[in-house]
Amino acid sequence: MTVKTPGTPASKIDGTPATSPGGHRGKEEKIVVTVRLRPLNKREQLAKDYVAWQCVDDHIIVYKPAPQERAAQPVPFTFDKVFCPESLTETVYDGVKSVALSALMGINATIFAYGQTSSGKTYTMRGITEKAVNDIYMHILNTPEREFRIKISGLEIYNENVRDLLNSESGRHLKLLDDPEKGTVIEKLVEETVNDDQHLRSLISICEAQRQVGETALNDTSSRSHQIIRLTIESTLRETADCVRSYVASLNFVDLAGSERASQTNADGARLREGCHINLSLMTLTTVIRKLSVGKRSGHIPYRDSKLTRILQHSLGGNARTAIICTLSPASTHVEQTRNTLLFATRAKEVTNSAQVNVVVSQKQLVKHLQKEVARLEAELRTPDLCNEKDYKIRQMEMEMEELRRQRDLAQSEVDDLRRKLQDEQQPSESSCPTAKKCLSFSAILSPHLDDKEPGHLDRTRNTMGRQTMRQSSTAPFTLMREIKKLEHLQEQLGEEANRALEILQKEVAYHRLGNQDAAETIAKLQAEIREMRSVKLSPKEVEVNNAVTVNKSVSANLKEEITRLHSQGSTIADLEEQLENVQKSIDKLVMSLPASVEQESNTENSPLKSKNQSKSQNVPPLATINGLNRKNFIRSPCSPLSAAQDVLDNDIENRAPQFDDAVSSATQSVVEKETSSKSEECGDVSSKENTLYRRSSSVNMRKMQKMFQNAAEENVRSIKAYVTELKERVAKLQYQKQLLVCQVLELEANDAAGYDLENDEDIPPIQEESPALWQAIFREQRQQIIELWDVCHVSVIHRTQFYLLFKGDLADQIYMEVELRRLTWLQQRLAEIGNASPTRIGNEPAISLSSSIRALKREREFLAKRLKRLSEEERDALYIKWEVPLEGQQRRIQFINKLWRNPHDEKHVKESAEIVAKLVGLCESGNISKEMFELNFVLPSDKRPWIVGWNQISDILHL
Ligand SMILES: Nc1ncnc2c1ncn2[C@@H]1O[C@H](COP(=O)(O)OP(=O)(O)OP(=O)(O)O)[C@@H](O)[C@H]1O
Repeated sequence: MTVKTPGTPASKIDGTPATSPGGHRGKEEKIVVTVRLRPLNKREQLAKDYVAWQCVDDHIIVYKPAPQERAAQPVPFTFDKVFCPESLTETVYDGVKSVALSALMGINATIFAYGQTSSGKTYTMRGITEKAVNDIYMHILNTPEREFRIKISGLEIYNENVRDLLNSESGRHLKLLDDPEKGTVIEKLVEETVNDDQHLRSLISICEAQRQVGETALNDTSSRSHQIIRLTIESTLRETADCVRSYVASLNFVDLAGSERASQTNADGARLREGCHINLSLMTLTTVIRKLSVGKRSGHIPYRDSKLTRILQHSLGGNARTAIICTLSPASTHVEQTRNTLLFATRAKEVTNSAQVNVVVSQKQLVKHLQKEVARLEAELRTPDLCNEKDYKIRQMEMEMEELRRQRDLAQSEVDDLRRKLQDEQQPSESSCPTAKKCLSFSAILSPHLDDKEPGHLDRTRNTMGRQTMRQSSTAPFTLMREIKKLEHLQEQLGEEANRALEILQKEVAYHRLGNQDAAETIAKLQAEIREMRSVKLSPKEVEVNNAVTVNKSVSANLKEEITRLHSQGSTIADLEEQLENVQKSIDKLVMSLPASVEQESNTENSPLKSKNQSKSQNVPPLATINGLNRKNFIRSPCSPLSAAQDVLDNDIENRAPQFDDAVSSATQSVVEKETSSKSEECGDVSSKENTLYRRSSSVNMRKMQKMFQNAAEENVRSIKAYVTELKERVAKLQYQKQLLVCQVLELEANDAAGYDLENDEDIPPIQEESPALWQAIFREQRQQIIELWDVCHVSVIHRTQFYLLFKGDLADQIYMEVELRRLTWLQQRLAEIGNASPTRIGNEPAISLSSSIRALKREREFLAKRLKRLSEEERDALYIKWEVPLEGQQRRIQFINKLWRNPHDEKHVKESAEIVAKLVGLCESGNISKEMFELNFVLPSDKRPWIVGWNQISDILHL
């Protein structure tokens, strides 16, 4: 299955076109951030620790200084929800429930727990997962109209390696792949289909049991890895024509490993190495959150710097709803860590996600659906009942035509008779005319269906007619002529009408015969096209995946090969386009033929007040109109002088006597119209007036059949149209990707020609001249990153001080900042790779490892502590007070020095630390600090050596 919106969970692709309704932009929403303060644990109680935080209300938490502390008014932290130590996990779940259940509606959702080690992340996430599972199954139970499919996968990131928690036997480390549509995909991650809630719970337990856990000084069962349990929830409406569309979304439960200080966890060996990896990836997470919190214009977001942020990319500022539960230890010994967690939470509040409903169109289901439709239509065509019914209909129409012909001939002969009689009358002996007069008078009034109805009325009418005839017999031949002319005219009209009706009926018959044939042909063609589409359906996917892989390769040889491959692909894409064009034509044909009748029908039906003449002027009236013509009227009383007008009357006047007088006629008509309209109003039936104009055919089945056929065809056309549009989009995308690749190759060739080797240099962005204002923003951003990296990599605090005081945002500092950032990024990665393993020397450069860096930093702090003697006692005491070092305590100097450069997120703290260190090592006085000492040692990255900047000079200054 494929979903257009990125970040959907499925790791398998079945080459399906997909859509996402309502455009491509999702709903913007801030991350939901809640904090949970746990109670003091046994260890903390035994150590007589005290609670240093207070939940002021449901939203605010504040530091509660110890009575003896002389601290300024503490700053309150505000969040979506704050849970006090007494809060139950159920209550905590209520704060994130809506986010979790979004996954049932096709919206990706992520809930993660962040916090210091032993602060209660695992405790909280277990409860949250359990409660979400309950709610999910409750929802499924209450939504019988939808069919749900749930899959689960579990992974952990341990020492920056991804492990499958549902298939841990293999001991494999899973690779992360980049999918152009779905973003980061975990290769070969097992996804189990869930049978029911019990099954789901047992699979979650397996994941938890497989997770890396170890004992530290702070937590007997400390989670040493980040765990992600992912549920993929897909749902489809059970009984609907639209069954090919489903919602699909992932719900991630993320239990992060806790940030920790080696000094507090007493970690060494494997634990220290784990802690290092944990801190590094959490550091990247913090950077990502910080950058996202600044807003969209904060530039590059380093998702790729850790596997955790890569996997969670869409939950951080992307297509997902996200909730973070920050867990806190209340103990005073962890105040700094807790404050850091609160700072993280504060930044996270500012991150905006843009979640949207993921709608999936399954290609398999679509083809199945189309096949079913085709089969249904074929069956309909084959059904003898329906065919018989059609034949019967056709026979009936032919009989009607026959009858009309007879009526027309009759009318014609009457006209001839009249002509003849008229000629006779015009002859001198008028006495021989009574027969003609009599005949004339009766020809006008004799209507077969009036014979046995309403005798009284009929007699009256005959008397009137008799009187009129008497009058006529005494009138001049001139009057008679006029009467005959009038009759002739009416007969002519009737003849025309009859001819038109014949024509219509003929067309209808032809239409029926042809219509079936046409539909059958189209269906056959569609079937063939579906078959063809199925045979080529994998092509686009293959092309896309290959392209994606190729894009990632930067080796020129591969790209050159790619050009050749692309040329061959050109024909595949062209073939696909041709296929689509063919399908489009078929659809157009169907649209032209079938829905046209519907349209005409609706036009007619929607215009009940259309005049009769208007409806007559249509060349081929719709089937319904043909059936609805007041056929009875002109069949039964072809000779009636009112026949032309009478077909606007409904059944109520069908059996009344024909009227001769114009005034009487129009009066009758208006009465009838009145009756009809009032009747319509009474019934509240909007279409009842149209019934008077175009009486519906008695053939209900015929209409039903037409309707069925049209509905089925329309439905087919709609599905296929959507499918074709999707395919077209994909083809366009392929073309675009192809162009991109070609550009890449051209660029590469140009570089080759210029003699550059960009192979190892692919992620070095060009250093550009920035505008001063922009540079200031970038500078601040980069400096913050550098400060955080110094902390993570345990860089010398003297180096930090020098660098911090030297580079204050001159345009000329640009290159130094860039180099320092690169050097530290390299160092961070290097430390993550080697961890605490024995360092290896590279050339003449000093060996680097995490433990050696920590040791070096420790020595440096001891050196600085000694240097404190250079200050007067008053100066020292003032510093101790300011930095909250007990005046009477032992080892005050080292305690004080250990507080410097500890909080990379606090700008004031960083500035003051730098000033103190500078003072202690005499950087300011001697003026022996220059930018040049940070000599830029550019080494080709391919040498794989660190970019050593300024380290030797520090040792020189300090004579270490
Ligand atoms: N809200 C709470 N109420 C009661 N006990 C709690 C609470 N939160 C945590 N605990 C207890 O504290 C201990 C540590 O919790 P937990 O293992 O969940 O911490 P953690 O943050 O996951 O730690 P780590 O990062 O080291 O894995 C556990 O024994 C747990 O039962």
